[in-house]
Amino acid sequence: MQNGHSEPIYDGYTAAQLFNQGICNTYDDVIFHPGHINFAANEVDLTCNVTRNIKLRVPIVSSPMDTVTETEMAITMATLGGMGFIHYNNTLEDQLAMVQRAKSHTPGFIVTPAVLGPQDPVMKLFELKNTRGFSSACVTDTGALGGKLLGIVTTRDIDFVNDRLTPISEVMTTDLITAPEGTSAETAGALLRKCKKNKLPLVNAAGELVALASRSYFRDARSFPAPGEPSLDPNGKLRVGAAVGTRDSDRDRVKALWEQARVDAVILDSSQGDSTYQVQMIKHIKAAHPGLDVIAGNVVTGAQARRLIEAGCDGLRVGMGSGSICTTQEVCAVGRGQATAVYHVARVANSLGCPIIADGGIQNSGHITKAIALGASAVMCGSLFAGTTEAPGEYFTLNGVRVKKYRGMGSLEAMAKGSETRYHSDTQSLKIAQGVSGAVKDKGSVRRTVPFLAQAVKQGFQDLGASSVAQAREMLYNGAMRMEARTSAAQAEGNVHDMVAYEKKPW
Ligand SMILES: NC(=O)C1=CN([C@@H]2O[C@H](COP(=O)(O)OP(=O)(O)OC[C@H]3O[C@@H](n4cnc5c(N)ncnc54)[C@H](O)[C@@H]3O)[C@@H](O)[C@H]2O)C=CC1
Ligand SMILES: O=c1[nH]c(=O)c2[nH+]cn([C@@H]3O[C@H](COP(=O)(O)O)[C@@H](O)[C@H]3O)c2[nH]1
Ligand SMILES: [K+]
Repeated sequence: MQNGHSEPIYDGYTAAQLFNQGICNTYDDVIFHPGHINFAANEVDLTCNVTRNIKLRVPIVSSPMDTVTETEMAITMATLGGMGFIHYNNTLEDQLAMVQRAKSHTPGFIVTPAVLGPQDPVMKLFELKNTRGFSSACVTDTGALGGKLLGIVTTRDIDFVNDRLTPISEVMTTDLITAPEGTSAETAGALLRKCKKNKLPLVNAAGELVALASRSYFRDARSFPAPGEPSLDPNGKLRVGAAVGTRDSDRDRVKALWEQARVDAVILDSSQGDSTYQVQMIKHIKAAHPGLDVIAGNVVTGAQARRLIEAGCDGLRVGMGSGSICTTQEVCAVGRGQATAVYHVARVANSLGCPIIADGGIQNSGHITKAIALGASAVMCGSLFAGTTEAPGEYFTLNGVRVKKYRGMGSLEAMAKGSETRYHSDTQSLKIAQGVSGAVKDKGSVRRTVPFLAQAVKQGFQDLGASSVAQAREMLYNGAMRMEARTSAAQAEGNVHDMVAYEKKPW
């Protein structure tokens, strides 16, 4: 860079200079210098490869945790152009069913319709209303999706029923308007508008309930930002990922997920991925199921990354102890500041053509911009998406605040559930927790969060002077991207200060 007197301007540091000073930094420690803007924020292209073979329009994925990603989160993330990874703190059958449900979903329909059986008492509908906010349910002979559709029951049908043990079959409506399987979401929306009903069940030739369109879904859609193009596989199905372990039994899991659900990618879920277990698992999967992408990790150093890339992984997850629920650094004395970890792992991985996912510690849009500007191809979020409508679990009230449970997968609570359902006889008797269990605030729907986050990241890229991830990458490695570490006073200055009262609303 030259000034008017053609003297070089030494302003700020390159990433290589900043991250090689014997100190590890995280996102808040680092601040970027603005670049030159010659494009609009909307023109920024965030498209990135989350693995060698999977491109995402929105480089944000949800974490494989049992309080973050099950069917509904996976479907919604893919619908928004990102992707969800379904956890494996469950049996093979449960996880497979979740991936299959997500894979067979058509955007625009209700993800988990409320379904009751004819013999269920009306009390069950009250329960559904209290726990999930549903005021109606489909009634099928099996009490589940896929059963023969018998009727619909709404709270209006039971308002004046005094005996809460009355079977649903006595009060449900059987005069139904339905649409055939395969009806598009657009047509279903138009039908709902025309017939003025609240629900439109889709049934197959055998009269079985296959999907449910809802007036409220289309009504709510108007209050959410446009979702944009979904993430689809080559067959037009939503992209879905899943986590697995590295035990022998996990080979059966991978086989089932690939052969019976065509899962798009598996994550080898571990706090310390640089192990012979992962190397062997990567080699096994790439040999047995060559079409399936494997994301290994977690890692925080270039040497760890290189070993797993040489074993054949298609993506890497970076972060050790950075998560909001993590206690690994405290308990095990290992880990790394997340900005430093992302920069160093990305440098090695990008030179070998392997994308990385910055996992853990993402608290806001600025952290996403920083992670991607430092070489990550996508970010993985747990806490940011826990407590949303799409996260598993019910809302409850804690000290007057509406919350949902959020817990680390290495917490005692999650491990207790995992060893029951995952490894039927876990021999490791002394369990050391590497995470905590607690609750987070109700955050509304990810249908709002994700589009706003993506827009904020585009704005950040515009300020950096990078109109695409590829351009940011070039600037990172040729030294044009300048940055500095912030003192704690500079960080305080960068936050809101000297206000008596204020409300921080990001959008
Ligand atoms: N990113 C992070 O900072 C952290 C994440 N976590 C999360 O907690 C969960 C549990 O993590 P980990 O305990 O690291 O899971 P893990 O399954 O990798 O490890 C559990 C134990 O099993 C051992 N092991 C794995 N495969 C084996 C095999 N084939 N034969 C014999 N022993 C084997 C491991 O060495 C380790 O001692 C994961 O969901 C992980 O993502 C936990 C701590 C930190
Ligand atoms: O040390 C840990 N103990 C745990 O029990 C645990 N559970 C999850 N993870 C990791 O944290 C990530 C989510 O982090 P955030 O909530 O900050 O998004 C996740 O994506 C994981 O990488 C854990 N780390
Ligand atoms: K932490």
